[in-house]
Amino acid sequence: MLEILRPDRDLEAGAPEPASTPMMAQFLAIKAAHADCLLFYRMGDFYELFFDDAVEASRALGITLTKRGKHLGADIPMAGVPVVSADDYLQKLIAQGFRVAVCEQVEDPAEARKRGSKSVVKRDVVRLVTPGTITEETLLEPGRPNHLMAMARLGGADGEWALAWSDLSTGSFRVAASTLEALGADIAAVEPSEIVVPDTLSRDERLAPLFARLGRRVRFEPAQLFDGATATERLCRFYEVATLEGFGAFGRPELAAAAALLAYLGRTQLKARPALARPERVEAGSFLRIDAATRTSLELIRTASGKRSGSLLAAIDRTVTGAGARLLAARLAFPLTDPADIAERQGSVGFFVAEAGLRQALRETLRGLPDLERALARLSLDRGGPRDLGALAEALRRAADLAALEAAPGLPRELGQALRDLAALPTALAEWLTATLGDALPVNRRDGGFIRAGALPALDDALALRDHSRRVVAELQARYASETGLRALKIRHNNVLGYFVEVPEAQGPTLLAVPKEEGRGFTHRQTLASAMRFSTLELADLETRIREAATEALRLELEAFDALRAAVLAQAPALQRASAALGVLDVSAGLADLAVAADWCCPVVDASLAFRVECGRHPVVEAALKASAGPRFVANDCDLSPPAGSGRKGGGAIWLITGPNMGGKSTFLRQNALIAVLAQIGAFVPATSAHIGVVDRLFSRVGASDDLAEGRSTFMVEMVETAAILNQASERTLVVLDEIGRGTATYDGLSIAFAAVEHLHEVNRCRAIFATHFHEMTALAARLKRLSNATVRVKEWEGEVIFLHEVTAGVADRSYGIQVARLAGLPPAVVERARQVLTQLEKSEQGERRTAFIDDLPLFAALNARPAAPAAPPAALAELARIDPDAMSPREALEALYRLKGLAGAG
Ligand SMILES: Nc1ncnc2c1ncn2[C@@H]1O[C@H](COP(=O)(O)OP(=O)(O)OP(=O)(O)O)[C@@H](O)[C@H]1O
Repeated sequence: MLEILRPDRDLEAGAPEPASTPMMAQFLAIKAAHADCLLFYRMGDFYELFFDDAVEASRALGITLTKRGKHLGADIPMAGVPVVSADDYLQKLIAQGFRVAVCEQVEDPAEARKRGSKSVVKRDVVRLVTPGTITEETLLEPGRPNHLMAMARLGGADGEWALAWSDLSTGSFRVAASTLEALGADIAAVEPSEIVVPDTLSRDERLAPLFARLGRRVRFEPAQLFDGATATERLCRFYEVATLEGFGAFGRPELAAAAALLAYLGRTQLKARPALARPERVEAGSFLRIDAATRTSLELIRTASGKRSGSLLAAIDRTVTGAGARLLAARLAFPLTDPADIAERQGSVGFFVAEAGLRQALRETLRGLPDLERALARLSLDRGGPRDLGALAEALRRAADLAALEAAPGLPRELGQALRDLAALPTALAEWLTATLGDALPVNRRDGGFIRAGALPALDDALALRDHSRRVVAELQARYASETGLRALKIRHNNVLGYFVEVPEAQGPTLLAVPKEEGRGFTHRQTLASAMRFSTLELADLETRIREAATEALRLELEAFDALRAAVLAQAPALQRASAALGVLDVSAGLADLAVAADWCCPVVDASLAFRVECGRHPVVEAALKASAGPRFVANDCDLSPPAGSGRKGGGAIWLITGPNMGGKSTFLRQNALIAVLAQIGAFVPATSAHIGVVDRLFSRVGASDDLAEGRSTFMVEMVETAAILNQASERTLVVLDEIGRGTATYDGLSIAFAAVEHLHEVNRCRAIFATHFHEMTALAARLKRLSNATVRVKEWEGEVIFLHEVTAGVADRSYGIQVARLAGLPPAVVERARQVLTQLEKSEQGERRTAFIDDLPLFAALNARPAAPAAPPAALAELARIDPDAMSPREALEALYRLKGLAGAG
């Protein structure tokens, strides 16, 4: 079946031994230059893969592996994907970590034919498709940025670090200095799809865990790409400027990272030059630092299992455009720390909360707005088609409608600026695009037919000529039929013969008999089983005219496309600003919509160390309970502000939470961390009121995790993470910790938890919530001034435990672990045995003996419904060992038995 579908390839490859053909020689040469990629080798309507590439691709894509000819005496494995559905296959390959080199025919096959029948069409790799450099709509998620990152280090092992990252699909470009310690958190914030690293760092032991976590996303490249000495010059060349002075102040490592990113883009995009915005510097300290473990624990962008649904982002995303969704994700990745910047964003959200009518009208206009930013990026890489121009035209039209909102009274600064950016869009470009483009647009410009009738007179003429000639062909059929008297005569067309006359075989002689004079007559071309085919001079003439007209029409359309594209690219900065403005409007209106619908409040965010939340809720759990018509979410207060009167020197408060399993401790911990994040992205928060002194770093360790891939046990991971917190948390940091020390022996765990809380209180002096099952720790409240005990309430009713999910001051009396275990379906015998053990433990008077007893419990004792018989006392055993039964008389044996009985009784 596949063979039939591939006429072009068959025509070209015809020879039985591809290895001996110029085509195979061409393939091998191109493949040798791209050994680390799968080579998509264009042959007609297919991309073909050969040799090992074919084997790998057939396995990865589930496509048929065939054979084609021989190379060095062995069969050549081959697999292919149709060009029309190549994007789907590319997506699957990229997702599996492959890189693909796309090799196209770069000349018309007719040109090649002119060089001789055996000559091969020129081909070249036009681009490398890698995870960080894709721009196709079909390969990208609309609401998710797709970042390519470069990491640079200057000055040897203890040198300075920097990161540069870009979303090629939108043209954004940022750089930041980093440190060895912060690399993990900084990379986690950006979530790059691909990170380019100098190969000299591949053996750096300190980076091994990071590289292991990033896995296939890491791409080692030769060190010269990251050369600091030539970085400025390379950046200047890319941006066509004489100096970088106007770009802001960058450190040398930042320049090296930025230049490396451009160099890598040059390698993968080859001739195309992406429309990258100028690099923007991310200032150290201007963002809330959140390390990778905290991001995972809080499920900010995706859940622990990797899904978007169930994450904080999914819960707060009410944007209606791709640019809006991406901006929201970007803001969530980098919450701010400057209260003034935060207040600015709050102002925008607040405006739309108050202006319900305006908000709804704006969201209606934005809904379904084409993705201006991504269309622009594709056009700049010369990967765009007529639909991208159409998308721009529509986006420009709608943006002009929105710009009218500029007149709304009381606009906050951020929104005012966004609307001014929309108003500044070039209307002439919009008009030109609208007037030139047709209504139904093809994806590929080579398909033609995208220019509106009447827009281009020369094109109209060429099309009229083509259509007229087609009509003449139809008329010709009627004339030939009547002149020859053959009513079955038909004029048909195929790619080999062009236009031809076809009659049933029996009627062929009639046509052959027509005299060939004055350009008339029928020339025999082909005899099939049931038909004969002929050409005529008139048909050949018409064929030429139609082909020339069609070629001319396409040439004119492509010329018009290039002119429109050039006009669009000339306006790239204004279009990028407009797209960013649309994102700001969408995000602000979306967050306002959420705040109104979910009853959220605008938090006070300032430079204090306060952390006071009234009636706070967990945005994701609350939404989930609502969606499943479950019980109402119970709101809870939290106050970690320094005690009144202690001033800024006092340090933040610590809440130590004890309480039953399933009582809602983890939910409470997380919800407060999430409220801090939401407050600092400038959103409203799920509470009735909140006062947050900006947080500089956020640490959340909630829920166990292990890192077996890096060879670290659960406890080891927990200790590494605890160490990071105790070493890094400042007075401004917020820490939420769940059950530190649970992964080891009771005493060790308890001691570590004690010491960690003391350190947080005395040294870090940060705001913290610490949940624990070690009730012994509640005694700390007597010694540590800013530490208070809180607990989650439960009610017992007819032996059942009811979780109230209320957080109140005080100490839990019990953990209700056994009740929870029963609810979870532990076998009744095990639950019963556990109760007995617990009763025994609770009877024990001394705390020391209590825990010692826990440690001494035999592992499987709980599995026996009945207690085992007590062991025989040692004296009886010793006596038994002395007895030699073979040397005893029956009487001695009986006496021994009485003796043993006596010893056992005495024991
Ligand atoms: N404030 C609340 N209002 C309503 N339901 C809640 C609330 N907090 C928690 N829940 C529900 O209780 C469940 C258990 O909560 P959570 O996991 O926070 O308990 P936990 O005390 O941390 O338990 P464990 O000690 O076993 O980890 C949640 O999945 C949620 O459905």
